[in-house]
Amino acid sequence: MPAQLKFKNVTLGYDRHPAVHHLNGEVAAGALVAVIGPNGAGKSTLFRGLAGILKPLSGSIDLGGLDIRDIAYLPQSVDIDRSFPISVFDLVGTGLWRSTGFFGGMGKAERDKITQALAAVGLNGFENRSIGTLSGGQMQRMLFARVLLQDARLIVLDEPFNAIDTKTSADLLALVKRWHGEGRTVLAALHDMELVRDQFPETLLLARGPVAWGATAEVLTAENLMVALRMCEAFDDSAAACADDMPSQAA
Ligand SMILES: Nc1ncnc2c1ncn2[C@@H]1O[C@H](COP(=O)(O)OP(=O)(O)OP(=O)(O)O)[C@@H](O)[C@H]1O
Repeated sequence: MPAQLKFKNVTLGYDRHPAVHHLNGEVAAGALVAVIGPNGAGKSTLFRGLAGILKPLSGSIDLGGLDIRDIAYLPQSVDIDRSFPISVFDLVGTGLWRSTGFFGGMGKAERDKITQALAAVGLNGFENRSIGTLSGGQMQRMLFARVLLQDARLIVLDEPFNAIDTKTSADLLALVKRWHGEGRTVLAALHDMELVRDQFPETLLLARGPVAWGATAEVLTAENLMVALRMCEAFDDSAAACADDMPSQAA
């Protein structure tokens, strides 16, 4: 399989403080990859880089010719502003912006697609509910419905099964497997090692930098996990980017 993504010595961070250092590697088109690591390892930061929300401090991410609209990004649920006054129907409908444009009209065909996506995640009847009234699991189902509509080649899921019940996890995992079966490239940040072992063929273990990347069984060793934990504990959050990474200050 050709590469869908190439990380070229990429460093990502905030206010010039790196959070993910010097990542090199490729993700094949159609791969299903778990991104794991301790809290603060840089998983969300990496995904924000993939989604184009965060520009690399240095290095680059080659999206294999994908347009940013070919990427569906599901943020961590804590990053969603639940007080935003929008209905479930309208929020899921934003998944169609790729085809309709921001100000595109919403005809019957589009409305039907939204209804079908809501049905696919078990949210019939929730159309007019304000997103602020949803439970954690319903919220996650809604966000998956939006990803469904985006019809993206690359799907990036940040802790998609966090704090949701077993039934919801199973339903949403079935969607992830469907996307994988359709040949889409899927990356998911996960904390559940059993789930990763059982369902994800490939894993990137991150601890501010890559610790191991490859077949899940080879990455998920006690030794690698210990190294990742130590690397995260030892990391200095106030460190500046490496001198080599900084843009030249010379005029
Ligand atoms: N908006 C931000 N501004 C400044 N620093 C940030 C910001 N977001 C994350 N960080 C820092 O970047 C580092 C990596 O955080 P990140 O959220 O990417 O880790 P993570 O692996 O997703 O963690 P978790 O598993 O806890 O969600 C952390 O030290 C974090 O405090």
